[in-house]
Amino acid sequence: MSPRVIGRALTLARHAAAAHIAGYLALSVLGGLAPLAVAWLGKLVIDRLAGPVRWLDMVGLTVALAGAGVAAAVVPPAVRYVRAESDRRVNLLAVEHLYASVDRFVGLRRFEDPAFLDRLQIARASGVNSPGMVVDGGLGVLRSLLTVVGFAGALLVLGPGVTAAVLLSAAPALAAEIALSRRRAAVVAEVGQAERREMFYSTLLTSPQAAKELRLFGAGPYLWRRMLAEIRTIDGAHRRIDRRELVLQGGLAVLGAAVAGALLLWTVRAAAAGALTIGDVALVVAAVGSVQAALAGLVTEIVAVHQAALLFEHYVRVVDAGPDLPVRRTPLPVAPLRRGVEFRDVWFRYAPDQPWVLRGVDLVLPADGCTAVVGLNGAGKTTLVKLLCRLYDPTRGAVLWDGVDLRDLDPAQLRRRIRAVFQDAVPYDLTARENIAIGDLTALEHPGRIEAAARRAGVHDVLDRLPNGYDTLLTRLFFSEDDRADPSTGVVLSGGQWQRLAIARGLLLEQPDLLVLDEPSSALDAEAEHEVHTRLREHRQGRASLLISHRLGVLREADLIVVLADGRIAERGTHDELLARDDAYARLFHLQASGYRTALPEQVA
Ligand SMILES: Nc1ncnc2c1ncn2[C@@H]1O[C@H](COP(=O)(O)OP(=O)(O)OP(=O)(O)O)[C@@H](O)[C@H]1O
Repeated sequence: MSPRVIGRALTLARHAAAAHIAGYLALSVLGGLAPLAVAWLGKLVIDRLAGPVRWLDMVGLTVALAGAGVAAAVVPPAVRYVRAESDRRVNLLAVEHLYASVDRFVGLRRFEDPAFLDRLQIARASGVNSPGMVVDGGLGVLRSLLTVVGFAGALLVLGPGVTAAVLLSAAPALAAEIALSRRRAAVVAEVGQAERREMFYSTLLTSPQAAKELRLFGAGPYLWRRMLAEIRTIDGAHRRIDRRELVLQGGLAVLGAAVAGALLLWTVRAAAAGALTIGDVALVVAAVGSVQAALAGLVTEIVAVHQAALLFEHYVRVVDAGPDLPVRRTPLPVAPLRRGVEFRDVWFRYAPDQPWVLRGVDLVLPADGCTAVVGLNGAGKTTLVKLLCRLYDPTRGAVLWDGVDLRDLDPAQLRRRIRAVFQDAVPYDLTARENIAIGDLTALEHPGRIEAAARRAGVHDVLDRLPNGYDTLLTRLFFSEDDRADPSTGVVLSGGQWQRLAIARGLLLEQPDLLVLDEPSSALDAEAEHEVHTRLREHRQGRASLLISHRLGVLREADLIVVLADGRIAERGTHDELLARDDAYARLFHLQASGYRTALPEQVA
């Protein structure tokens, strides 16, 4: 249990809910001392009853006893409230820090690293609750300590032997808790992976995206059986610890009760012999129960703090991860593109143990021209785009923006000058307006800009006809507050409509310096594709654009076409030049063209 991690958790908690935690602390002190006050006042009342009763004294004592009783009754619900409120505040701040940190990652590498994703998932699921758990556990320890120390102190009045005997009576419970809590912590760590896999299966089995394929291919049972296997593994681990707990706690409870019983007998005998008062007997009885419970609670709380610290360590490591790509302390501002973007002898692989994806690519995307990249699946086209947007850095070589290495530039400014439509653009479960505005959120204030982008992508009419127009939620997963009156207004778009929406998102910025279109029209019908490409051509005029498509027909008007093969540029030239070379491009083009030529008469027939 690292004190540094616990310190971080407490600092975060203090920033989020200082006043609530102070109140929580005060109530914990009160809660820790209340049982002692009740027991002590009870002893005094009983002792007074045994002798000549002095009424004024008795009234004072009973009022104090009633007050302590009220405090003891009021403290637990008050603690629950303050604890819940401080937990909520701390959790909110922890979530804010986590997501702000994740958002600061410049590149993609961490999102594709299973070890980091695992840590991120733990941080997100449990780490954000840890500071609250550390506070709860810490104050729980304080409460228990006050109870134990308070009773030990009070019992000293009766002699050190009684104090030692009461503490000893709690020893079996204490030993049991220590043994069990170690085992419990080990079980939490042991089943963590299985729990995450189970979560994955359960999400997949109920996701609308997977529902179609799972039904059609009948793959559901295969997956839910694997999910059940994970649950069985988790249950098995918990069952083992539960059984151990049953045996250990059962046995030790008997032992603890026997020790307590022996102590009680001794106290009663001492009282009968006149060595102790009846009040002393009552105090010992109360002390045995309270000290046993407090010592067991003490161990539980220490273990809870330990576990919370372990989970919070994952959170801290995500939040402290720093930039995933090196960013200069004072990055250079990104000027408008004048000459072009250059790939200079770019080599790239996703990891040192993986094969090279790009092997010495030299390519210039001129500031006022359209460059098209062609290549078979896996040739490295999208990887080129990722390097261009600085989602990764080249392993060797450099990408230069008007001669300046992208690594020297401000990544946020760079991205404001680039717009891209990806083949795997994300369909957000948001309104149509928000889905487009993701491309430039300032457009939310300017509905005209969103509509203009939708018109350019040829999707305005579709969106305009939706039940709530641009404000229609594009999901059936849930409904928005505005749709409460009619939760059925959410709609599901077709694949091509989504793609047009993604194109609108990419075209929202009217003057990007560089427009990247990575398979932007693969889901469109032929007519729509032609229409979209005509509009895109207009939009690209006079600025740099990079076009990637497997449909070579849409690339033929590019100023330069390059063929990527085995991570190298195998051919480059205009459409006519490449056809004249009669090599890979010409072969691919004729293959596609012949497909259309032979397919058409058959279709007509
Ligand atoms: N995140 C990644 N981690 C490891 N390897 C990757 C990753 N992304 C892509 N690759 C690999 O890099 C190679 C190039 O992939 P890339 O997506 O750039 O190809 P592409 O030319 O765009 O293919 P397609 O035409 O199928 O879209 C492929 O072999 C792929 O398996």
